[in-house]
Amino acid sequence: MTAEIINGKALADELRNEMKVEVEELKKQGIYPHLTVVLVGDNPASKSYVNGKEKACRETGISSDLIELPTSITEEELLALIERLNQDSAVHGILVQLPLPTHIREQQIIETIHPNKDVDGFHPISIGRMMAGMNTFLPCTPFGIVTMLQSKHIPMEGKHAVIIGRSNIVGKPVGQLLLNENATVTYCHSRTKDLQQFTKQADILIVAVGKPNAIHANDIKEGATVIDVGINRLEDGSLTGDVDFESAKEKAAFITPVPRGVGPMTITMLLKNTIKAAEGLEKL
Ligand SMILES: Nc1nc2c(c(=O)[nH]1)N[C@@H](CN(C=O)c1ccc(C(=O)N[C@@H](CCC(=O)O)C(=O)O)cc1)CN2
Repeated sequence: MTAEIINGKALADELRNEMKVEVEELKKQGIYPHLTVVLVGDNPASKSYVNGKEKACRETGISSDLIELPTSITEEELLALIERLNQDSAVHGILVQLPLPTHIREQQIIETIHPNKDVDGFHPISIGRMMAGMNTFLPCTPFGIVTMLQSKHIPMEGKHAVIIGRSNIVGKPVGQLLLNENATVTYCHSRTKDLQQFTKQADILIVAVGKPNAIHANDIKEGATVIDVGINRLEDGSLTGDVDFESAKEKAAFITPVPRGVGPMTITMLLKNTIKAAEGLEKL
C-alpha cells in the first residue's frame, strides 16, 4: 500500500481563500479583524513563524501588528503590555509567540491574556471549554490536525488514536479533540514502556516528539493514518519530521509530510480563531 499524502499546504490555501471572503463580509459590517503578535527575543525560528503569521493575515485581509521586545524585558513589563492589549477594543486577538525566555513564566503570560482574545487557545478557560466540548478557541495545531482528518473524511469515531507526546500545545489537546470526536485515545510519552506495542495498534497515529525518524514503518499498523507534527531542522538546513516518511508511506493509508503538512495548518487555524474573536463573544 502506498499512502495518500495529506497536503496541509493545499488545504491551508483552500481554507484561507474561504476566510478571505468571510473577512470581506465582516468588513462590510464594520468589523475589521485585528491580531496583535508579541515576539520576545531573537529566536530565528520564532521570527520566521511570526513572519509567516503576519503574511497569512495580510493575504486574508486581517490586519496585524507585531510588537518585538528585547530578551531583557521583565515579566512585569510583558504582563503590563498584555493588560493594555486586553483593554484595546481594536485588538481582537493576542498571540504571544512561544517559547519565552526562561526568566518569564509562560503560564503567567498565557493566563493574563483575556479568554475572549485567546486566539492560541492556551488559556485554562479555553482548555476547560474544549474539554467540556464547548464552543471555544481551539489550540491551532490540534485544530489543524482534526481539520486535516475531516478534509479526507477519515473516521475518528470508535478508532484507536495513539498520541506520542504530551505537550500542552499539541499532545494533550489533540488527544482531547480526538476524544471529543469519539475516538479511543492512548497517550504515550518518554516514560512509556514498549512504545511499539501501542503505536502498532493505532488507527490514527499522531507523532509529536521532536526527534527525526522516531517512527518507522515497522512501528505502524498497515492502513493507519500517520500525522507527523515534528519540525526538525537538519544540519544542511532542510526540515524533517518525526516519522521516517519514505518507509512509513509504504504502510500507511494516509500520511502528512514535513514540510507542507501540519505546519501551514497551524497558521491557518490561527486566522480562523482571529476571525472568530472579531465576530465576538456572543458567538462563543
Ligand atoms: N504562541 C504560539 N507559539 C508557538 C506555536 C503556537 O501555535 N502558538 N506553535 C509552534 C510554532 N508555530 C507557530 O507558532 C509554527 C510552526 C511551524 C509552522 C510551519 O508552517 N512550518 C512549515 C515549515 C516552515 C519552515 O520552513 O521553517 C511546514 O511545516 O511546512 C508554522 C507555525 C511553537 N510556538
